[in-house]
Amino acid sequence: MGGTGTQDGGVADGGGAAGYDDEALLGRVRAAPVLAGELPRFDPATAPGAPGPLFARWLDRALADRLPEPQVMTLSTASPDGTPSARVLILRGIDTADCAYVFATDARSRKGRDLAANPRAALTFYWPAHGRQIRLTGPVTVLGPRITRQDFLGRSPASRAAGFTGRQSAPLAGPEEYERARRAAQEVVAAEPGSVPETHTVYRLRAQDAEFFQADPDRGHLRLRYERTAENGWIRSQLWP
Ligand SMILES: Cc1cc2nc3c(=O)[nH]c(=O)nc-3n(C[C@H](O)[C@H](O)[C@H](O)COP(=O)(O)O)c2cc1C
Repeated sequence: MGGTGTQDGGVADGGGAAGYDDEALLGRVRAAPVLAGELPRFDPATAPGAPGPLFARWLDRALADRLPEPQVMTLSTASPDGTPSARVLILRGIDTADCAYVFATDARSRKGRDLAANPRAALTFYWPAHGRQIRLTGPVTVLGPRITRQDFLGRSPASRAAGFTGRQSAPLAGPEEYERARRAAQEVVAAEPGSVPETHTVYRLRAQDAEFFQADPDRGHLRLRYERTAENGWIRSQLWP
């Protein structure tokens, strides 16, 4: 049986015996606390008429309470045949007035290819210490070259070098191939600090639908949904948890 302990002693994860005691693991999963501790209050009756300001208020609170990595969100996309895929990304821009959210990636990546073929996506934020989940879905557009440059050149040299390293989501032959590409990328960034990879792409998701979930330790969870109307207003409704 591999992995009965909880400490890896500094050894990298990923190796080890093929067998794992699933029952023991599940026992520990079930014993792990969820929605523990004091959660903030949320009253849907006093929520704003549009979701952008509510998103800003919740994010503001997450930052004020120093929650870990509140800017990390899950982006879900779907390929033309409907195959879904999801991954976490960093929130790179906010448009509260229009309820739109910005992220950046390599257009050649799996998500980039999904979005080129099917420019609709979902963003999910989860802030466990607040028991809050926000789901946003809507069409995705590509922002222009000025914003793309600004987004890329505002990054650290290491992050810019990563943007020039290899081809995101393509198969990697091994560590030597990676090291070669990394050195070449570092040289590009040092020699041409103003250069931006051609495939660096900034996307904007404009929410059509936004849902705010406030967990309650006694399981009286609250769900407030906003749907954008054709006139650019919002219809609010509560959903059964
Ligand atoms: C905390 C965190 C933040 C990340 N932020 C980004 C990001 O902003 N842009 C990005 O392209 N990948 C980011 N990644 C990597 C993605 O999760 C993903 O592995 C990568 O974009 C390839 O996804 P794809 O093959 O589905 O296109 C991040 C990963 C982590 C763990």
